[in-house]
Amino acid sequence: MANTAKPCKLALIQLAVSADKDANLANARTHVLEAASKGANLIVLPECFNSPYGTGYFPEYAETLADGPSVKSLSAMAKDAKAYLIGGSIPERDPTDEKIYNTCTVYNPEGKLIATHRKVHLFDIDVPGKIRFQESETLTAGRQLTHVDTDFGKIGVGICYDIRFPEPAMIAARQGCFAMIYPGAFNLTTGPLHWELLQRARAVDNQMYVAACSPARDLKAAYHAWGHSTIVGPAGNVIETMDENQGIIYADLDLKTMAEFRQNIPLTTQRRFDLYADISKVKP
Ligand SMILES: O=C(O)CCC(=O)C(=O)O
Repeated sequence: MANTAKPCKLALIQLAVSADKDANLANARTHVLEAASKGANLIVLPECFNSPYGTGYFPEYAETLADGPSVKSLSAMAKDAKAYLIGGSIPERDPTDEKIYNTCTVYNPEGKLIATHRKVHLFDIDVPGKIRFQESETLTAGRQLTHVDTDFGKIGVGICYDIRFPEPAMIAARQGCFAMIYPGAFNLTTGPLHWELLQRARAVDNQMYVAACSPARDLKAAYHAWGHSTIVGPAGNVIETMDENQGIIYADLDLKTMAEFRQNIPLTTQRRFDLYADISKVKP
């Protein structure tokens, strides 16, 4: 596990998102600079922060990473904030095959794009009478897990539904990540049931920081986000959380305490992979 002297102040920006992409980018910029002015050096935006969330919107709002307005704007925000920026997610169009992805872009404090994560588990669910959502109607799933090197140490990135799958977080922790960051947008059905529980589960299983950053709730929008952006510590403890409105939460991530905690309860070295090495071969 990376241990570093450089203090990491995390900010999650729970942004109000509208149908106006330029306005969303401007709103993101205002909040990123505000977080930086409060000392944050690792700043996170929500899933789908530049577009309304819905399969019908993705093709219309999708842009390429090479010359789309969102990447340009996010890069400038990171540079002006002098902070790492985990730029939520945007609908991305890949010009090579015209496929659309739900993609998180990550920038260093010089504004350089240093990583991209395409959501690997698409949100396809049907809870009769409550919520049906099929991202696969217009999106394609990413094909790799994402770990980002920063001055603070390595960070794993996932997007929303990715948090339901324990394996990427465990792989990230075993490969030295001290945190999993999930831009996400749960809803009014699964939010109260699972949003916090999943974050605490990923954190306590892997003794790492976990943070999930949601858009603010807008009851006039087609999709009603749960909100409640949350930061969880390596003991599975909720450090900061919030309601459904636009706002920012902060936490100092302390890698020394995390390392001590991992030493006190040494799960990583106690795992019995001789008993459960390849679970993909176990038939459900
Ligand atoms: O897993 C859930 O309940 C919600 C997931 C979601 O909203 C998403 O992946 O965007």
